[in-house]
Amino acid sequence: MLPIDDSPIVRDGKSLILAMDHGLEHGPVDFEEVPEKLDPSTVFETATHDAVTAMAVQKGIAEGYYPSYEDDVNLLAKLNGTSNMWMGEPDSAVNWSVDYAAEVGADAIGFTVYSGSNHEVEMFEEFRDVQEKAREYDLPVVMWSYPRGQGLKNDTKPGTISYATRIGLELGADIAKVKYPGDPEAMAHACKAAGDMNVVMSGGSKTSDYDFLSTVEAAVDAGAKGLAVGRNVWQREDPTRILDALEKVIYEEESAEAALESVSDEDEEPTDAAVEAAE
Ligand SMILES: O=P(O)(O)OC[C@H]1O[C@](O)(COP(=O)(O)O)[C@@H](O)[C@@H]1O
Repeated sequence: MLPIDDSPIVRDGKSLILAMDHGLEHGPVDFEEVPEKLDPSTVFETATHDAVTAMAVQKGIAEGYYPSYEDDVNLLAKLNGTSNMWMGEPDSAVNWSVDYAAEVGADAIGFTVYSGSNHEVEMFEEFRDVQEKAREYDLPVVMWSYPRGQGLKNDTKPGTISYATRIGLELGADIAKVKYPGDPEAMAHACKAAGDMNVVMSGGSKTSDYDFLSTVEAAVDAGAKGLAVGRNVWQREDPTRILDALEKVIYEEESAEAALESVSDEDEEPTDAAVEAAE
């Protein structure tokens, strides 16, 4: 692992990675309620928020849109990815190289590893090539560490998530992105299993402001060094507002409740989430 605290994708020891590779991984269905977000520029605009330390995208989006944002956004080049139409055992095509990502202006590399899949061996070997090439460019590597496959019935079990963070450390990732294992003790163990490597929590499907922020708060309290999130930010009507709150929870270690209060408009009717938080 590299000493990444000085990397542009880390702020005060933590990261907030805004992911927008869903058009490939899930398809346009993720944009049904926010059709304007089909235009990647709208999400790049969101990523100019100070809280966001990098934006994770696939090659075509990086080539087409990053040049307009390179002064304001750090690029995390997500090298592999597969569509939702793939019905086989979990696997992910390598869609661009580290060399090309560096040419496009990448500040970091992202790579999914499905440990436990029947394709684990090939994925580990692909990760080896990517990680060693990234070292030549001094680019930190973020592993989307997702144990998944026919032999794994529950991919968010505490032991599975601790194994996922440990695999990141063992294989030379600089940051491992994992699903929240359901409770703070399990997250704390997963962070411990990662040694000195940073662990960030994966966002997941959109939930209420309070549920989302309190899970982030619990993960950070447990030792997570931030968040890699997509839908819970850009599927919201006002992504800036949730980023303002995330900035407080992640970097200032405020509670979800305090962060929500500080971003609420005094003239506004209290939202369901604010009422929920106050209860
Ligand atoms: O494989 P899954 O669990 O469907 O989710 C994949 C998506 O989740 C992410 O890892 C994070 O995005 P979300 O916060 O929207 O879950 C994306 O990079 C990716 O497209």
